[in-house]
Amino acid sequence: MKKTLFDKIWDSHVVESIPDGPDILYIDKHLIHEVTSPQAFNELKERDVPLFRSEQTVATADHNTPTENQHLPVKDLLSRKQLKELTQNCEENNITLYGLGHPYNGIVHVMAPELGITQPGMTIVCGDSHTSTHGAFGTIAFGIGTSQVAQVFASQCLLVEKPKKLRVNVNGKLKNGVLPKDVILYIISKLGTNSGTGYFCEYAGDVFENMSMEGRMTVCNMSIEMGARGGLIAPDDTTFDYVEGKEFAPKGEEFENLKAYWRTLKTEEGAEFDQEYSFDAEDIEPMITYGTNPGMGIKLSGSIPVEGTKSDAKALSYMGFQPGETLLEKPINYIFIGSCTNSRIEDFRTAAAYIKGKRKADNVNALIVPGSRQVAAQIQEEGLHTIFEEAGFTLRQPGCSACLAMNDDKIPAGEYCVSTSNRNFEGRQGQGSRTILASPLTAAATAIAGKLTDYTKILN
Ligand SMILES: CC(C)[C@H](C(=O)O)[C@@H](O)C(=O)O
Ligand code: SF4
Repeated sequence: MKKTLFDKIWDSHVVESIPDGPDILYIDKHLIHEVTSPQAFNELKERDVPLFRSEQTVATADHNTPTENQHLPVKDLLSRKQLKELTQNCEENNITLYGLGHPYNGIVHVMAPELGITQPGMTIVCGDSHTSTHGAFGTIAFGIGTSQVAQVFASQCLLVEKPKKLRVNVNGKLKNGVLPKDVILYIISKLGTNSGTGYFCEYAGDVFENMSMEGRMTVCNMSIEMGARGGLIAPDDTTFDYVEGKEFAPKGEEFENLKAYWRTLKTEEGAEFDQEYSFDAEDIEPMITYGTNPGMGIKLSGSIPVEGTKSDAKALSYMGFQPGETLLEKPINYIFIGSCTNSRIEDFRTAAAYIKGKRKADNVNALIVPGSRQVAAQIQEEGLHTIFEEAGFTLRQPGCSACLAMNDDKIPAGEYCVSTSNRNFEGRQGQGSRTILASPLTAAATAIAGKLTDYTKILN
């Protein structure tokens, strides 16, 4: 039988198959953060089981970290306790931790790829749903629950059913001003938030082939928002060029040998998928969401669907929108460019290119939060900070920040925030906050105009 990219990686990691049951899957890399690791460490302690392979585990602090004064002790007591616990657990178990203040610190799905920890062909897990991000490198990467975190600690393996296979093809040429974020918001708006349930999704077609690694990460990041366990893209020269030379990437001959193997990680012609969808790049426009799940998306210049279910009505009432309403020209007081979806250097370059020489509207609070210390350093190196500062944007230190408001970066109740993150659930960015998901370009243009605006008209 012809194999898909997913089959190839999966099959090469199966330690044992239980007849008519799950597989025991070997895990190459286990990433951990402060939120979902404490109970798993406790479980190890309670059961007196040692951590099996600490060198395959990497830790960072990201969710509870403040984005100001990171050199000072963390003010919030609960956050401080959580970060301390992570530090202690890592020390006791010999795990490398890139904690707050470390030059490699950052959101787990931003720092691991940029350090070369994420490599094609790997299996990667983390107690975090957006682990799907790493699939951009041609890996099987997915989020796991806390008891599974303990399982991986103890055995470097996971007992898991092989998911079904889904392929989403997008071919053609994207219009000017349409970004990877628009592509994935478009796909989810067409397929819905349950379309991926039970599947692992391969993204194929020239749109993804022509995308940068940053763009591919944005797309794979949101696979979970259509319900898929994860998403992945076949590795190619773009992938290899990105990985080469990264701190923990293999070097020299080892890299060349691996590269030859990575080149074989492609879906074979004629391999079968359980489900397949195809879209035309030309149909995709800049996208925004209008509701309280990432599938409730429309084109920026479009209008909110008139026909809807009860939950649509509830979502619209939460958002303060009407069926049939167009959101162009809607005044917006907050924008957030950050999160593991869109906080990589390319995202800030795109935003800065648009913002340069302009100033944010007076009504807008514009928050820029890099995904990692390395991205933050690069922003300085490239002088993007000056562009942001001159335009009146606030540039902070790295972390998850207003993506889920586990720190002080909250959007006030009732306020709209055009946000580059991945979830627009009720209260996600602070109690009563109203999130409109969009690309960094849409967020930047909104900040300048003080309202949602069709920036494609002024792009050259
Ligand atoms: C805190 C963590 C468990 C959670 C996740 O798994 O996704 C968070 O990262 C999120 O984005 O909601
Ligand atoms: S940035 Fe947001 S989505 Fe990503 S890991 Fe952090 S909280 Fe989750």
